[in-house]
Amino acid sequence: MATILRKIAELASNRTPSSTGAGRERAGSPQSSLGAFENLPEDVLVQILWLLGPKDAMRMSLVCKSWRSLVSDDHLWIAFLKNQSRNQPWESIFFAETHLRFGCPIQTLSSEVPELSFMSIYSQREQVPGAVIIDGGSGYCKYGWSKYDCPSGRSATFLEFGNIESPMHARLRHFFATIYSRMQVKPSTQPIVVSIPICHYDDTESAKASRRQLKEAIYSTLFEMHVPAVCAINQATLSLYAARRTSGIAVNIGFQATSIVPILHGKVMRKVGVEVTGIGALKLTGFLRELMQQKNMSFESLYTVRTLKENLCYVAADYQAELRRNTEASCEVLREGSFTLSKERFQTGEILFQPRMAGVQTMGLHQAVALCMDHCHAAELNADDTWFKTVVLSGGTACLPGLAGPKF
Ligand SMILES: Nc1ncnc2c1ncn2[C@@H]1O[C@H](COP(=O)(O)OP(=O)(O)OP(=O)(O)O)[C@@H](O)[C@H]1O
Repeated sequence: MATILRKIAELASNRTPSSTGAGRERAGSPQSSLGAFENLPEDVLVQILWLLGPKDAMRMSLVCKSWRSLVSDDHLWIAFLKNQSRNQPWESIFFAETHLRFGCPIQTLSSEVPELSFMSIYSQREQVPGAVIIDGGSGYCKYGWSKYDCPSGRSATFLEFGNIESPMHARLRHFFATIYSRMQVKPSTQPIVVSIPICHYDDTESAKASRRQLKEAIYSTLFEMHVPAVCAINQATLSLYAARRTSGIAVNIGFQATSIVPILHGKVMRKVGVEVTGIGALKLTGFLRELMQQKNMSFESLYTVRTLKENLCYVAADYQAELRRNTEASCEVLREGSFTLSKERFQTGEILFQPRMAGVQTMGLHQAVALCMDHCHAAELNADDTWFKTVVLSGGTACLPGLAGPKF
């Protein structure tokens, strides 16, 4: 500390008052009580705080109003935040904050430039090293901790909780309570991120209203359970954030269907158009089952087929060339023994691009993404016409080797 101060004092004494702003009345501190530091220029004082680091800066803010006002400088905390999350672009931190809501009294942060105190954002992030994440998928739900790469468990989706007549609120409560109990965590101790499946593609008022209703129901249920902070966000936007982007095209290969969602600055561009193809994970499993049945292979259940899909299947870069190669490979399934697949290994994933192979009349994934890009280009939403050239794949099926790039 002494060395830092000596260096700073040397720096300050070499500056001319006009160039430094020294003696300028500091915002919010008409009667400054910075003592001996009063003679130092403001930018030098902020530099000292920066060198001291966030913990000491926070302590300094407790000294008096003048120090508090100086320490609250947003630029200082933006710099600390950037330093805290070195691998994360600043705009993704910023957008993540605009989706957060805090418990009682309920506050919504504006989606415009929010009036955030970056000092409080920093301390909230410090206090909470991780969050509970619930991916409310349409097939089944996955839950876990943000600090781990994989989910820690699965459950049915909230629609399957309660009976068909149960009100949404009751189902949600039962659903969240079950997950908290399985994770052995008290709701009041952890913030939560909930992903909502993109199930309404249109931009009609009624679709917007039902999306809003679901979000409100999630917030009120969780706040009633005393969860301190909630971020409920659609799957597509969340997958883009997870890839540390705020603009791009999110391709979510879901359970029943695949959605291609253009997102600009964290907002789904429904007006540009969300493309949907009728091929999802379930179709791939069903198609592999058919291929296996055609080969007279016997298996116990769809679970066996899914296991083979997850362990042996891939996407070929050149389908025709792959047909000429020897692609035989085997996999052991617990209690059922060994299974060998050959062409089926890449024919299964090929239905994403040639849905007709599975008897489905829909666009191929590549055509749907190209169409979405054409719409983004035509919409001229941004001076920078490269935003939609980032394509992020999500959903379990996106793990198929070769889908994101060459397999070998
Ligand atoms: N490594 C893998 N290779 C291929 N498929 C996989 C792999 N891992 C998981 N899957 C498949 O992903 C599917 C589940 O996908 P996901 O968990 O994304 O669905 P979901 O979240 O319920 O769907 P939705 O996005 O519609 O809500 C299953 O059919 C599973 O077999």
